[in-house]
Order: sequence, then C-alpha cells, then structure tokens
Amino acid sequence: MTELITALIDGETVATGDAPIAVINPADGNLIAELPEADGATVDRAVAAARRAFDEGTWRHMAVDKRQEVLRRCADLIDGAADELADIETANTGIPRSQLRNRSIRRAADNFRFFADYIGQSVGDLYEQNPDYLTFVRREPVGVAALISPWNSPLALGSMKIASSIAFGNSCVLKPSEQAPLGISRLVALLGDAGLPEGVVNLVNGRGATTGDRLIRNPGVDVVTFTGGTPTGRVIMRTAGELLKPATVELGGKSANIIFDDTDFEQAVDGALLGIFTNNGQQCLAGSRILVQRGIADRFIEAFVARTRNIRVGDPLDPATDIGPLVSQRHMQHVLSFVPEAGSGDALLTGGRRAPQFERGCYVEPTVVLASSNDARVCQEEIFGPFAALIVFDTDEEAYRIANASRFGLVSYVWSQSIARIMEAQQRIEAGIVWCNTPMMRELRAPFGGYKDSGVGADGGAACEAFYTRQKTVTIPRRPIALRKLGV
Ligand SMILES: NC(=O)C1=CN([C@@H]2O[C@H](COP(=O)(O)OP(=O)(O)OC[C@H]3O[C@@H](n4cnc5c(N)ncnc54)[C@H](O)[C@@H]3O)[C@@H](O)[C@H]2O)C=CC1
Ligand SMILES: O=C(O)/C=C/C=C(\O)C(=O)O
Repeated sequence: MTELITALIDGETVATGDAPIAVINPADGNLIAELPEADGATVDRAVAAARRAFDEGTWRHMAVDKRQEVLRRCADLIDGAADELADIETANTGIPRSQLRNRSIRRAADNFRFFADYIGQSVGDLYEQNPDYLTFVRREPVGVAALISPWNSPLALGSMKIASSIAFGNSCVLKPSEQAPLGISRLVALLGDAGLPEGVVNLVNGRGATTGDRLIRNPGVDVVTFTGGTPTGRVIMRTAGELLKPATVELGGKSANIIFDDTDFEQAVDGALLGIFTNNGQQCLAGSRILVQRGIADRFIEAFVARTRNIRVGDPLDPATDIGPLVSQRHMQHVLSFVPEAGSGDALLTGGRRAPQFERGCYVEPTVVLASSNDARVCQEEIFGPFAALIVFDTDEEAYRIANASRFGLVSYVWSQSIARIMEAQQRIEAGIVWCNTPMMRELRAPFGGYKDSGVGADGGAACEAFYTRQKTVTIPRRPIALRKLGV
C-alpha cells in the first residue's frame, strides 16, 4: 500500500484532509487508497511554503552548476525507484507496466536531466549598438508556479512541469489528477533526497474544482500551467485571465495521421498502430484519425484491422500486455459511447465492446471504425482510448482539407517516401507538431504545444524558459558620461 499523501509541504507529509478520494485499481475495481483531499488551508500553506522558499532565495540564487547537480540527482532518484514507481503507477492507471518502465519513467528522469543541461547553456541578450551604452537582458524566475497535471501520463507530464519550472529558479506547487495521484506523489516524495531546499517543490492532492481552483486563485501563485481536457483548459484560462496570471494550457487532440499511397507500407501500419494504441490510447498526441489514400486503402485497412485483432489486451503487470484497462469505469463508458450504432453510416471493423475475458476492470477491446466522413462524431471528438477512426481520401488536397477540418491541432503524422510530399504536408497541416514517417519522437528542446483548441503556449526548452522567467532589461554607460545638467 502506498503511503497516503494529501500534501507535501516543506518536505513534510500531510496525510489528513477532507472528503476522501477513492483511488481504484482499474484492472480489478479494487480500492487501493482513500486519499484525503487537501483543504483550502492546506493549499494556502503549500503556496506559502513555495513563496517563502522563493523569497528567501537559496534555490534561485544557487550557482547554476549546483542547481544542475540537484536536478541530476532528482533524475537519479527516479531511475533508482523506477520499479517501485512502475508498480504504483500500473496499479493506479492500468497502463502496461512495461510501457511505464520503458517510456514514462525514463522520460520523467530525462525531464530533470534535460533541464539541468539546458540551464547550463542558457544565455541572455546583449545590445551594443549605442556607442555610449550597453544594454543587456537577463532572465529572472517568475516566482511560484501552480502546476495542474492529468491522469493519462502522470509521471512523465507531472515531472515535466516540476523540472521545467524549478530549473529556472522557481518554486512550485503541483496538483496531480485526483484519478491518478499515487505514482506522482511518490515521485515528489523521492525528490526530498535530492538536495532541493525546503519549499521549492510542494504537492497538494485533491479534486480540480476545489483544490485545483483554490491553488490557481491563491495570490501567492504567479503563473499557472495545465495539461488536460479542453473544457477544463477554458475554465483555467478564464480564471488565470481574470487574475492576470500567465497560463499555458496543453489540451486535447484529434490528430490526423495521413498515410499517402507512396509510403513504406509496413512502416506506416506499424506507426499507425503505435500512434493510436500506445498508453492504452489515452494520449493527447494519439494519431486517432487515420487518413489513408484510396490506392492503398483496402490493403491498409485489412492489415491494420488484422494487427489490431492481435493486440494483447490484458493484465497491465504482464510484460506481454499491449493494452491494459482504461483509467476508470466512467472513462470506459465515455470511450464505449463512441461505438457507432447500426445504420449510422460508420462501420465498426473490430472491437467496440468491453473485452469479454475480463469480468472486472475497465478493459475495452482495441476498436477500429471506418468513418462515413470526417464530420462523424468519431472524427471530431477526442475519445482518448484505444479507438481508431479511419477515413479514405483521394487527393493530397483532400487529405489536407480533412486533416484541418478539426477544432483541434495538436500533433499530426505524415507517411510518404516523397520528400516533396512531406515538405508540402508539413506546411499545409494546422498543428503544432508534424511527425514525418515516425510515430512519436519527442525532442525536448523543441516546443510541444497545439494550435486551435489544443492549447495555448508550449512546453520545451526555450518555450519553458520564456514562460518560467521574466526578462529584465538593464542599461549602463560604457564609461563615465557627462549628463546634461538641469537647473544650473
Ligand atoms: N491533453 C491531455 O493530455 C488530456 C486530455 N484529457 C481529456 O479530457 C477528458 C476529461 O478528462 P478529465 O479527467 O476530466 O481531465 P481534466 O482536464 O478535468 O483534469 C485534468 C486536471 O485538471 C484538474 N482540474 C479540473 N478542473 C479544474 C479546475 N476548475 N481548476 C483547476 N484544476 C482543475 C484535475 O483535477 C486534473 O488534475 C478526457 O476524456 C480526455 O479527453 C484528459 C487528461 C489529459
Ligand atoms: O511530451 C510532452 O511534453 C507531452 C506529451 C503529452 C502527452 O503524451 C499527453 O498529454 O498525452
């Protein structure tokens, strides 16, 4: 049983609070924890601790090489606890343990190493065009960051927010999703041994509308960052806007995965399967709308469906499992609500029901639907599960029109062996990221952020530096100067 952490403030665990949150193992429906929610006073204490740590200045004024050492120790502690984190996270989220071990937990450690390296290279600007004056621009940390993270990849995304905010000298308070608080709470507790000054990283657990809202509104919070659903992102932007707090929101997606007819066929099938079914399909960056060109459509659909039927759904602890249970009963019902009804025009090609071999647990069979058009609900709404929508297109122009006919624009995928086609596609697609002939390849230096309803702002090296620092312009004369004398 994981230690219950209602809050972690100044390195001290708080284990009492209000209105307990039932934390359920989605593989079997068993209650694994009852997590007391951090009440208003606890949220305020967490922010006060972060504020005090920031104002007192040990962390933000620490020499960069020392700060780098601490960040690298954070990464080492995560690596050292990878098995424990994987066990906790599998039980809480249903994500296959092997994927957590090889992907999310590595990424969590990499987040700290990346920002440790990044701050070692960070430079300011210098302006020398005026012969008498020198102007330089330095970056200073913004203060206290409120970090609101989601349930679909708690370790990778929660740690990204912590690492990117503190690397630049800020303090933070993280509120993880109430649906998946256990792994990331443990990760935050581990950081206590890294040498971070007390109060630099704090955590509060609780629901969004109570604990999360209170956190954002606290006057001690300077900036807000959020990853999650688009409707929640709107609420958070509204609140932050009223309070004039800068905010970044990384939101939903309905990413187009365009398979042109000159693609390396096997690669495209492999990539499309990984793009939609990794992480149980619960990813904002999932390639959930697969657009396939008519010349190869029959062959592609046949191969894609056949391979989907072979995907192993099962116990997330089993290393052979590809897809585990979805995060909750409620989310499973949400995903199943997209299964087309007979006569709807959309064709269910495989899946579309609870996996029959599991009586308990939130297992959904990997599902493929051939959509009647891009206007179908399966093509326009974020399903966030192991659920692929296929659309057949004729011309390249049609592919771009369909790809862009979405309120989302997070990522996109393009498969073609023609450089000219790839170069055209990357210009035409309205999305923050275009992955060409690869399913997902995150470059942490580059911005990750969406167009349209997929978000405002971005994560990534320079993007995080811009968000978590303020610029200060300093001008000094190059040599003693004679000022014009007033009043003599
Ligand atoms: N972009 C992404 O990676 C994610 C997208 N989603 C999408 O959103 C849908 C709904 O998922 P939910 O669990 O409801 O996610 P959500 O967007 O409501 O929750 C994400 C985080 O925001 C917090 N939150 C909610 N309301 C808040 C408020 N008023 N103030 C401050 N914090 C608040 C939650 O407690 C959680 O920590 C999913 O079905 C999926 O389509 C969900 C999670 C991640
Ligand atoms: O790589 C990132 O920084 C963000 C990835 C986001 C997801 O995987 C997600 O929200 O599903």
